[in-house]
Formats: sequence, structure tokens, C-alpha cells
Amino acid sequence: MTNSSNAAPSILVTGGAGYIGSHAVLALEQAGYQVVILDSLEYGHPDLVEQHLNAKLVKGNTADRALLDQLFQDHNFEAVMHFAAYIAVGESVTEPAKYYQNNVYGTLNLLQAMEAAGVKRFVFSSTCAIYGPPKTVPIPEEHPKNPISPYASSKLMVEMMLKDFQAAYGLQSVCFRYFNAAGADPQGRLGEDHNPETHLIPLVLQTALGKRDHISIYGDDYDTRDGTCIRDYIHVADLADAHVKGVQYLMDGGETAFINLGNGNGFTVKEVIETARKVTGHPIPAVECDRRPGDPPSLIGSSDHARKRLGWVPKYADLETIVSHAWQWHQQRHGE
Ligand SMILES: O=c1ccn([C@@H]2O[C@H](COP(=O)(O)OP(=O)(O)O[C@H]3O[C@H](CO)[C@H](O)[C@H](O)[C@H]3O)[C@@H](O)[C@H]2O)c(=O)[nH]1
Repeated sequence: MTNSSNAAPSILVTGGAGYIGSHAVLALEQAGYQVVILDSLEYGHPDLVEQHLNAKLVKGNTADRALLDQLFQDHNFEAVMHFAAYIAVGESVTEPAKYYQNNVYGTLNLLQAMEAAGVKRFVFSSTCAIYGPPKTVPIPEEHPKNPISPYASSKLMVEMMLKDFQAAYGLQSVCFRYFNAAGADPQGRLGEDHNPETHLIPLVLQTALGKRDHISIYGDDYDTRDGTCIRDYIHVADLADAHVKGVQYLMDGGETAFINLGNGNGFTVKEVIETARKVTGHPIPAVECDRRPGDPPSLIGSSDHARKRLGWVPKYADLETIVSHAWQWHQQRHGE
């Protein structure tokens, strides 16, 4: 770690009580950083922060400029890692204003507070959804951007702001475009706990636990190897590791970069369910249903940039390991 003083470098993590954010805080702390979490707690889990993280937790919103200014005054942050955002694609279609307010305006407010405080390093949670339906697979970072939901548009708008903030104010950012975040802390401390849950792997595991009758397969008539959608599932601990490398890259003088985070392997919905049957030993009834609107048939990322620029290599790349870690977490959090 590059640090001229003896104090551990301090990082502000927004959304650090959420799924990916909490894993990033854990990884930052293991790498020797001090963390302050800013989280509205609308979806975050303060119990997990209290039990497993050393970070100070501040309840609040990125729209609150006075709170942000106070935080920057009280702490000498080396960088900001920004996870706080609404993430439900379907909801973003029916309530776009909510998404532009929180994801775009909230981020602009945060960037302005950073500029006022002279903090010049920013790590941002972006998404592969900014590419829209892929023209080439695996998708490289240069792929055309064609977001098809307000959620995805909100993330692309922030990426565009970050380019402009680099040019005008010298803010250096790493924008990570995640493919499908999945899995849980290998030691079982943290994991995915959304309410409502819409993601495939947690829903499959809730079915294994008997909390749901069946898993719905959204579409079995896609042009894929078994007719169901293909996604690139990436372990949340590997995402967290990339974030630590992203901060280090900026502290070493790295300039703004847009970087995919995926394994470069795709699995169908049916393959995920089959893997979960093997891992859990439960039958997991599945019912084929209509397609879910807006789902592209196949999303697989090229992560060459992450490997070359950050030296990032995913540790938990096989689907069985990802599902096993998620299963360990779900049994302990939701099984009784
Ligand atoms: O009950 C379910 C839930 C999901 N699926 C299918 O499983 C695949 C994965 O779905 P997820 O909801 O787990 O993930 P998405 O690929 O839809 O979502 C990801 O991409 C989105 C943008 O496209 C957002 O970024 C989101 O946060 C991120 O997890 C999709 O083909 C979906 O149709 C089912 O068949 N049944």
C-alpha cells in the first residue's frame, strides 16, 4: 500500500452496508485501510456491519450535502468508493425519476462535495447493463453503449460525468462494469440479502431451503444451448478484490479507467439450477415461464483490461464454488 504517513489510509464507502459494498469494505479492511461507511440503510444491513466490519457506519444519503461536507471535514479520505444506488431494473422503468434522483443527482452531489474537499480518487459501481443487447460476445469495454432501462442509463450518465470531471477537475476514477455479482464471503460472514429478491441464485437457493415452491425459468426459447439465458456470474469476493486493486491503482497515480468485471464464462439458467441441485442435494422444482421483458439472451464479459491494468485474477471462477458459498450463507442467514 502506498502511504506517506504512518496512518492507515482512509476510504469513504457509500452503500457499504449493502451486498457488494460490504464485501468491498471487508477486503479494504483486510488490506489495511480504514473505512467510513455512508449508507441510507434503506436496503443495507447494519447488523452485518456491526458483527463483521470495523468500519464506522454513518446513516445518511448522498443527497445530503451538509452531511457530506461534514464527513469530508472530519476525515482525511484518500478516496471514495461509491456503491450506493437503486438497482432494480424493472422498478427503474416504472419509477425513472427515483433512479435519476438517487443514482445520478446523488452521485453529482457526492462528486461536488469531493471536489470542494480536494478528494481526487473515485471508484464507481457501474454495470454491464450500459452495453444493452450485445453485438459481440464476450463484450469488450469499447462495445457501443445502448442502455435499455433507466437504471442502466443512470449508470452511463455517471460514467459520462466522470469523463468530464477528469478533464475539468482532474478527478481520477475507476468505473467497474459488473457482470452478474453472485456468491458470498467464503467464510460465511457476509452475503446477498435483498428484499425483495429478484436475482436468480438467491431465489434458487430459497427454493432449496423450502422458502419457495419452485423457481421460475424466464424463457426457454432463446437462441442459446438449452434455450435459457446465459450470464457471466462473478464471485462477490473477486469483485471486492478488484475494488481494492482499483483504489491502489489510483493511489499509484492511475488515470480514469472503465473496466469490466466478469469471468468470461457464461452459464444458462438451467445450468445454474442444476449446479444448485448438486451443491444443495435438494431437488429444486423449476417451472418454465414466459420471458422476462428486457432480458438479453447472453451477457459475457471480457475482463482483459482488469487483468492487464490491475493484475486482477478471479479466484473463485467456477460456478460450483460460487453457488456453494452462496448456499453456506443462505443456510445460515435464512435456514432454520
Ligand atoms: O426467478 C428468476 C430470476 C432470474 N431468472 C433469469 O436468470 C438470469 C439472471 O437474472 P438476475 O435477475 O439474477 O440477473 P440479471 O442478469 O437480470 O441482472 C443483472 O444485470 C442487471 C442489468 O441487466 C442489473 O445490473 C442487476 O443488478 C444484475 O444482477 C436472467 O436470464 C433471468 O431471466 C430466472 O429465470 N428466474
